[in-house]
Amino acid sequence: MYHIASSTHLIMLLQRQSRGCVYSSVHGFQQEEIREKLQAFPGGSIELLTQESGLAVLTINYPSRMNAFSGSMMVDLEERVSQLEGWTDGKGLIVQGASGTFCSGSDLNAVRALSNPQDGMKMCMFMQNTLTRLLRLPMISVALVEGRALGGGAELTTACDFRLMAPGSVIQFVHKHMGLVPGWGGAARLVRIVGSQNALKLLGGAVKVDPELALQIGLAEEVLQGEGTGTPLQRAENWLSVYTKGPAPVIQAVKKVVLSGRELPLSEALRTEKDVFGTVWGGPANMQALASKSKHR
Ligand SMILES: CCC(=O)SCCNC(=O)CCNC(=O)[C@H](O)C(C)(C)COP(=O)(O)OP(=O)(O)OC[C@H]1O[C@@H](n2cnc3c(N)ncnc32)[C@H](O)[C@@H]1OP(=O)(O)O
Repeated sequence: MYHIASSTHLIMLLQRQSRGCVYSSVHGFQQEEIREKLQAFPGGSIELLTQESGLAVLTINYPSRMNAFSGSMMVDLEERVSQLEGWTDGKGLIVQGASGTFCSGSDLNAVRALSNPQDGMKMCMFMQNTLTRLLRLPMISVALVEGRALGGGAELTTACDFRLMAPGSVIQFVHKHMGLVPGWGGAARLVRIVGSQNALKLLGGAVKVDPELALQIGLAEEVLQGEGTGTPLQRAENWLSVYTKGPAPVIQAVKKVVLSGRELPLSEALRTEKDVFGTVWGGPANMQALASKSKHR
């Protein structure tokens, strides 16, 4: 009996680790327990639209609360990330908010009800696992920021490879004003994106980051200018299409080598790069390019 329980436990642990989770039962994290707690705070939804082109759009949808994250939306997000992990044709992902604003963080009604430290830690581990898996998806991801990305919403933007901002939009880590620090992994990721000096300023000052400042410190890649050239979503799709053009296995390999370079010590990243290289070397796209004697003038 002990054997069965421990081997099942080990398999679950390995599955969770291979999905890129940070926390498992060895850290006192029981996924089912926290899922049940979160489901008790319903409202809103997370919508996923996958397209034949290999592009997906994930929409945070709770407009009456400025797209704040209810408990059930946190569970929804985890499920959508699982779907994306299994999407073999995926190349690109855009994360956006419904109705012209990104996300106002966690739903303060749920936060008030889950305000004891134990529940707060469980929610934090759940969201860190989900957002870590989001960032590690084998596709290139972009947060399309319109309106406001506040608190947990600002943290969510850092779980994408790139951020594109609409004119007039704001990213603000308001945690200090709430007597908090980021807990969804947003601080650790922010330091890697803008460096520790800038991260300290943004968190310490709860600075309102407009597109100009975001470009200056490297938080945003581009401001989506150009009225009359389509919706912000269409403009984000155009921007992303430059990087997702080509066969899915090649784009996914690109993401994997960059991800391992970003996250792993050099010797491990080099070994991963060798393994990923092996998946594309002699593959259909490689053979086709060799046969067509392509030149890169
Ligand atoms: C992980 C840590 C965290 O994320 S802590 C949460 C951090 N976020 C916040 O504190 C956001 C608080 N909200 C605000 O500052 C404002 O509502 C913002 C987003 C600036 C919008 O202002 P304004 O355009 O004037 O609209 P409003 O205040 O009337 O809001 C419309 C309705 O949405 C609601 N709302 C907004 N944010 C949240 C939230 N995070 N949780 C729960 N509800 C939220 C407002 O309460 C308001 O609802 P109602 O119309 O009064 O019923």
